[in-house]
Amino acid sequence: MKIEILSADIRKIDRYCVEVLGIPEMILMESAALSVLKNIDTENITAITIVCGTGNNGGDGLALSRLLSAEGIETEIYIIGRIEKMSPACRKQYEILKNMDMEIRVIESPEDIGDLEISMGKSQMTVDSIFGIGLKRELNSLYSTVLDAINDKSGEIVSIDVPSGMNSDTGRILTNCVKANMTVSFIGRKKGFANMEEYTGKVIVENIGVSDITVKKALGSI
Ligand SMILES: NC(=O)C1=CN([C@@H]2O[C@H](COP(=O)(O)OP(=O)(O)OC[C@H]3O[C@@H](n4cnc5c(N)ncnc54)[C@H](O)[C@@H]3O)[C@@H](O)[C@H]2O)[C@H](O)CC1
Ligand SMILES: [K+]
Repeated sequence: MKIEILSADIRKIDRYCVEVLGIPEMILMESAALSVLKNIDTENITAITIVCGTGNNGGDGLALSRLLSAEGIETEIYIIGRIEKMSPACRKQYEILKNMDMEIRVIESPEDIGDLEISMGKSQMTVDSIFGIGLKRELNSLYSTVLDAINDKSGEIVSIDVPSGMNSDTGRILTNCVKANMTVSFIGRKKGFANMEEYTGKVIVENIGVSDITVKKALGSI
C-alpha cells in the first residue's frame, strides 16, 4: 500500500482478516516473519541476536528466530519483560521454540543485560522486535536501558514493523528509541515515520499477504 497508515487502521485490517476472511492470526504472524526474513541477507550473515517484547511484535521476532535458525543462522534469542504478560500469539511462538529445545533468555531487570550486550556485540545483526504499533506509554528503566544497549552494541539493526520506542501514529519518541538501519513494516508505511529516518533507517513495506482490495474493504473505502 502506498498510503500512510495509522495503528487504528491496522487493527481494523487485522480484525477483518481474522474475523471476516478467516485467516488465523498465526498465519499473519508467519507471513510477517517470512517477509522480514526475505529482507535479510542470509547468505552473508552467520549470527543474529533477536530481542523480543511480549506482545505480537515480540511474537513476530520469535517466529523469525525459528525461520533464521532453519536457514542455518546462529540465533540468540532474548525476551524483555515477564513471560506471564505475553499476548496469546506470542506465547504460542514461545511454546513452539521451547518444544524445539531452542534456548531463550528472559531479562526482567536492567541489571541483567550483560549477556545480551555481549551477544549483540558479537552478532552481525540485531533484530528489534520489542514494540510495534502497540507502544503507548513512557518506557520503564528496563526497556529504556535495553533500547540504548541495542543502539550502542549492535552491528546492523533491523526493526520489525516500527523502531521500538516510537509512537507509530505520531513519530513521537516515548523515552528513547532504536536507531535502525532498516525497518520492515507491514501493510502500509506508518504515519509517524515521516521525517524520522534517523530512527527507521530504510523503510520497506511488506503486504504480508493482505491485498490492497482487502485493505480497502477492511477500512470501508469500497
Ligand atoms: N496486520 C499486521 O500489521 C500484523 C502485525 N503484527 C505485529 O503485531 C504488532 C502489534 O502487536 P501488539 O501486541 O498489539 O503490540 P506490540 O507488540 O507493539 O506491544 C504491545 C505490548 O507491549 C506492552 N507495552 C506497550 N507499551 C509499553 C511500555 N511503555 N512499557 C512496557 N510495555 C509496554 C503492552 O502491554 C503489550 O504487552 C505489530 O506491530 C506487528 O509487529 C502481527 O504479528 C501480524 C499482523
Ligand atoms: K520493533
